[in-house]
Amino acid sequence: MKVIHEKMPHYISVMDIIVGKANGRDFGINAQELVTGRTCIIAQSGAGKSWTIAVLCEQLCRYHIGFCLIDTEGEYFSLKDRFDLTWIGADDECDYDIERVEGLKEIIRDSINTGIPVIYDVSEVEMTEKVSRLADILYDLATEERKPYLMIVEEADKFIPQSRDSIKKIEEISRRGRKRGLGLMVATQRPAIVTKNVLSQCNNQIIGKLSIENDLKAVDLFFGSKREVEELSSLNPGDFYIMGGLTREKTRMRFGKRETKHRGLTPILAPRSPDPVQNYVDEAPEAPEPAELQDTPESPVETAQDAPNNQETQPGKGGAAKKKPVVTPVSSERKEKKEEKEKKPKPHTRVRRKKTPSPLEERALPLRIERDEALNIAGGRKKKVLIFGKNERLVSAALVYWPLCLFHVRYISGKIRKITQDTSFIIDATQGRCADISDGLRFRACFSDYIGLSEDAIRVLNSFSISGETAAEIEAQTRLSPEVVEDAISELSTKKLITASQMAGEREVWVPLVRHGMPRLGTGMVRLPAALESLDGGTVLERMVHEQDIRTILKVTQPTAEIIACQLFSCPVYEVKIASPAGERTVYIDGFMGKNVLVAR
Ligand SMILES: Nc1ncnc2c1ncn2[C@@H]1O[C@H](COP(=O)(O)OP(=O)(O)OP(=O)(O)O)[C@@H](O)[C@H]1O
Repeated sequence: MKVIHEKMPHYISVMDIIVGKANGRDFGINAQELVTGRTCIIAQSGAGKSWTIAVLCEQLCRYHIGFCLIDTEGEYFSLKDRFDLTWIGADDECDYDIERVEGLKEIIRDSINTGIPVIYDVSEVEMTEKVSRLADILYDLATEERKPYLMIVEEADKFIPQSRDSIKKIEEISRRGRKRGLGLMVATQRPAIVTKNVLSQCNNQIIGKLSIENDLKAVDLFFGSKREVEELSSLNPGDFYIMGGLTREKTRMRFGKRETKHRGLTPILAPRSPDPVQNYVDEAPEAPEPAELQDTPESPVETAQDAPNNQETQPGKGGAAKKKPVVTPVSSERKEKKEEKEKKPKPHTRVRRKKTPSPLEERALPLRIERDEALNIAGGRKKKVLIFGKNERLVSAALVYWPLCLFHVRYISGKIRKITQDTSFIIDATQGRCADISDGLRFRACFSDYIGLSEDAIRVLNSFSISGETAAEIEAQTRLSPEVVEDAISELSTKKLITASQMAGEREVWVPLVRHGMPRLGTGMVRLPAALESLDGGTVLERMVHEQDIRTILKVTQPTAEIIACQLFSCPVYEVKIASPAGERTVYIDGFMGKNVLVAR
């Protein structure tokens, strides 16, 4: 990395420091503005904030420009491998023990006067109290010393949230530090929950990849067009827009290489063998055509699919007439078999909750949305937390974990030239719907109707045309025996997936009540949008769909498919219950992306 105008330590004039590349050329930012201005670095987790801060700090170290970095993850001490700096923290190797350090004010004063930076590592201590003390000291010293110095706050949402808990002295530094030579740089992955008192003071912005809608809204004031804001969600790690006084014009750029080791690396999963029982099965599908999306799913607890004996709860399903299903008589032997089958627990009944998830379910997409924010989204408002519609009031807002399963499938396609193809898809493990998590949790009808059916019933259901079939026609199409078809019809009509609509001569015509076609296999691959984390409180909805259910469906519909992996995980969701004189409604807010959970009808 090069510097355009090298000057005496501590003397900062119009000096650009090169921090990366833009359009293939070196890109420099104004050092004066960086040190004494107010800068926000905003990007979602993994988008390169720590890397960016480290690159900037390395440059400041090289020019002996003083700063104090509040390190919340203990990831910046590697700067010490290359530069002279003071490390205050809880580690044995720290220069000062953060719990016992005496004369902190003098240590910081020394840093201001010598330009030797301080890493203030709060990763292992009660952070707020320590940061609050440091902010007081920095502000006092700025008033006394009046020299250029930069305060850097990682994870600013922890210290200056949009609530009463915000550390007021940091807000004051953002308003009044500049005149005293004290600059402020705040980094956050959640701009929507950082106090506007500080964000609005930031005259310099470094903004990278963001995908939560509220966060995109929080930064749209910095951009001239909606298109640019939308582009943020497609940026790569390390790519940022730089704006404000740091640069002559808004520039999309990429931060350069680090001189010291990056400690904020995501631990890499070591190669390991899969669990043959839980994790691997044989066979798989693509979702049916996307349908219109509706806000908020039926409650996972109360949908008609979960309550197969309550037809009223699923009005107009399949658009077919709501006729009472006619159950054809069955022979006594088969009747016994059927009764036995019905005694078995139904795989697809009401969704229960469990406190203790299995170890495989203990991984979830990170919870990035706080409860208050979820309530704002549920209410469709920005500020008023507990106001929803007219005469509505909040009953409860609980965090639940929605179990999902990522299936990875290999299958043979092509009629003439056989080609092996891979695909993957996510299934809602409470109901068997297809799930998409790339832009907020969304569901669409998929396997739900087929979960828990026998192979024969699936084969029969799959053979139906919309106009309906008689039993004889089904026998001809499926080549199943009359008894098997009779059983399958009985099973399907009991589950209200078909109904007898009219007579064709002596015979009943059965019509399907399933609206969507059987899912087909696709070729797209789904990747999880973030590294999985441990559950953060909340209850896990019970998994009602198992690998075996999907395997049975695919055995009929995709005989060449093999499920090569099934990864269980869950998505944090806020279940917000709202009451009004008209009754109670439930809204689900995805705790990972901060969007209403949508269901295609
Ligand atoms: N400019 C860059 N050049 C090369 N790789 C980068 C760059 N920026 C980020 N990365 C890569 O992205 C990874 C994540 O970056 P980083 O740790 O800085 O993310 P983050 O935004 O701080 O995430 P979190 O908020 O979760 O701490 C790094 O480990 C690195 O591999």
